Amino acid sequence: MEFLKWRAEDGVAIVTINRPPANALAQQLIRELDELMTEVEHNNDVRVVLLHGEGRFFSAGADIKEFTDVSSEQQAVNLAENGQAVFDRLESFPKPVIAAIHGAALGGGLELAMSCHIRYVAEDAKLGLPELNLGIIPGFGGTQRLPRYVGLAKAAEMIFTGEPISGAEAVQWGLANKAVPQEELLPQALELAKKIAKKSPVSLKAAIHALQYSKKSFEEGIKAEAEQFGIVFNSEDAKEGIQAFIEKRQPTFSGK
Ligand SMILES: C/C=C/C(=O)SCCNC(=O)CCNC(=O)[C@H](O)C(C)(C)COP(=O)(O)OP(=O)(O)OC[C@H]1O[C@@H](n2cnc3c(N)ncnc32)[C@H](O)[C@@H]1OP(=O)(O)O
Repeated sequence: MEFLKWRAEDGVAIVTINRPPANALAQQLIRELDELMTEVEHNNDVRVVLLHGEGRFFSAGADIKEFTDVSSEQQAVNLAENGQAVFDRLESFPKPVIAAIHGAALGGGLELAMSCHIRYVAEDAKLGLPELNLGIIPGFGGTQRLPRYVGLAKAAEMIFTGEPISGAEAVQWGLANKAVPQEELLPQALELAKKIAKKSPVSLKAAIHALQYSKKSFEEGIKAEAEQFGIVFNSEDAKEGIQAFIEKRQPTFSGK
């Protein structure tokens, strides 16, 4: 992999986007993200993924320079659908994915961050969908995910104007979980990731599966929740968790 690297620390895969100068999401980088997910999904040492950007930004979005190679409507549809498929996979990835956002998450960069389960941001980061400044629209799920976080009116304003909001504002609007000074971003996001990594991978996977139904009907969602509850209840980790509570000790979850 050229633009993504990762290392494991206490059950956390720390994934770094490294494509200077702006971590623009070249199509190759999006393919690498798909490959990385396959690698990390099958690695039992990894329980949580933490995604962050090297350099000045998390990511400034799709690579605008690559757009000059897109010469037909169908090619543009394909470009959008490829990105959407990889980001959909990330959103339903069976291990929690946390984005740590500094500098800027713009366009596809924000669409990537919105596909993660949790977002920690630097207070002064810029988060926005500036595609209309380029005469295009968001294409990696932004028109659908942004309103789910901030509501339709704020999403319309952000998309129509192309103007970003700060990390602090993103928390107020429900787009990000927590805003911190930039120097505290990675340590705090890593602390959160390590805390989550202590939970049972079986129950994390089931919780992620059930949460996906928030996009569907309540009836479908609670049915899925009950099914997942059954699967998890039958796991060794559930026995360990319940026994540990009774014995007044910390559980150790094996992932079985
Ligand atoms: C389906 C998805 C669609 C999309 O995602 S469309 C893309 C949406 N994103 C954007 O429109 C953001 C565009 N970039 C910017 O607005 C600015 O940049 C920043 C706010 C990120 C940073 O501004 P500043 O600090 O003034 O730096 P700088 O000189 O503009 O950029 C540094 C270098 O980064 C390159 N760059 C920035 N964003 C992109 C990009 N999205 N695609 C390709 N290159 C990008 C520039 O060109 C430049 O490069 P050089 O130093 O060689 O001139």
